[in-house]
Amino acid sequence: MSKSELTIAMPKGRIFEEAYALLQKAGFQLPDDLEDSRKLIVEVPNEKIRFILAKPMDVPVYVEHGVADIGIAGKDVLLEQKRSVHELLDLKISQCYIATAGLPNTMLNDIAPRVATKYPKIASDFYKEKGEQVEIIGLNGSIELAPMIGLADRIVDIVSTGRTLTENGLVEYEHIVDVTSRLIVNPVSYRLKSERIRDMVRRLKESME
Ligand SMILES: Nc1ncnc2c1ncn2[C@@H]1O[C@H](COP(=O)(O)OP(=O)(O)OP(=O)(O)O)[C@@H](O)[C@H]1O
Ligand SMILES: O=P(O)(O)OC[C@H]1O[C@H](OP(=O)(O)OP(=O)(O)O)[C@H](O)[C@@H]1O
Repeated sequence: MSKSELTIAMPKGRIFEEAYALLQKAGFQLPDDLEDSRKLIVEVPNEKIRFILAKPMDVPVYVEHGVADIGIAGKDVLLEQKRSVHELLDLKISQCYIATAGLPNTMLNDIAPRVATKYPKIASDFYKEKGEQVEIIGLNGSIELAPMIGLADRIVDIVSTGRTLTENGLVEYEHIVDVTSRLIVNPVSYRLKSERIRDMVRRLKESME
């Protein structure tokens, strides 16, 4: 029987290069020049693979709806969205963590504590767990600006090298959760294309050892 085509939702941006290299290392014959392209759908006929290139936050959406069989997404995105997808493998790439941070030697404001973040669910879960009532202010990027300019007492954001915090005079307060990229799958695809998907997981695991 000929193998079925697999549609893979890949995150554009910083994860892409590492994830793509991991697939190549696992033995998939993929073109080297993909990065220079502006194409959003890339067919690789010899491997029967079709890549769709999506915003990182949107990858689980494509997989949940089954228009992509599998996808690669940061754990941060998966925690924030709670989509109906299965996590198959920790790819251990794009390592970072989510933390709270703010100006040094400061506390949450007593009367109207505010927290800026692009992870409103993760942030509100964290403060709820601590029993602190805070107002969450949603931002889309440059989160570190918020405490510097008086918009919020704390941020909940990704830290990797810590450079963005340091260069903006901020300090980390609480470590919330470690983040790496994960291989996710649509549950129906996993049933219908189990052989192909299991084979991919096995090859990825072997190449990571
Ligand atoms: N500084 C970092 N170092 C390592 N991994 C990171 C870092 N920031 C984010 N990540 C991981 O990479 C994923 C994608 O981040 P990226 O910055 O490419 O996309 P984004 O935050 O959605 O930005 P944009 O809106 O510009 O596309 C995140 O979901 C997270 O898992
Ligand atoms: O600890 P570091 O190595 O400095 O990395 C952390 C920074 O990286 C991410 O920002 P990104 O570059 O994605 O920019 P944006 O969120 O402001 O768009 C994250 O939101 C932090 O700002």
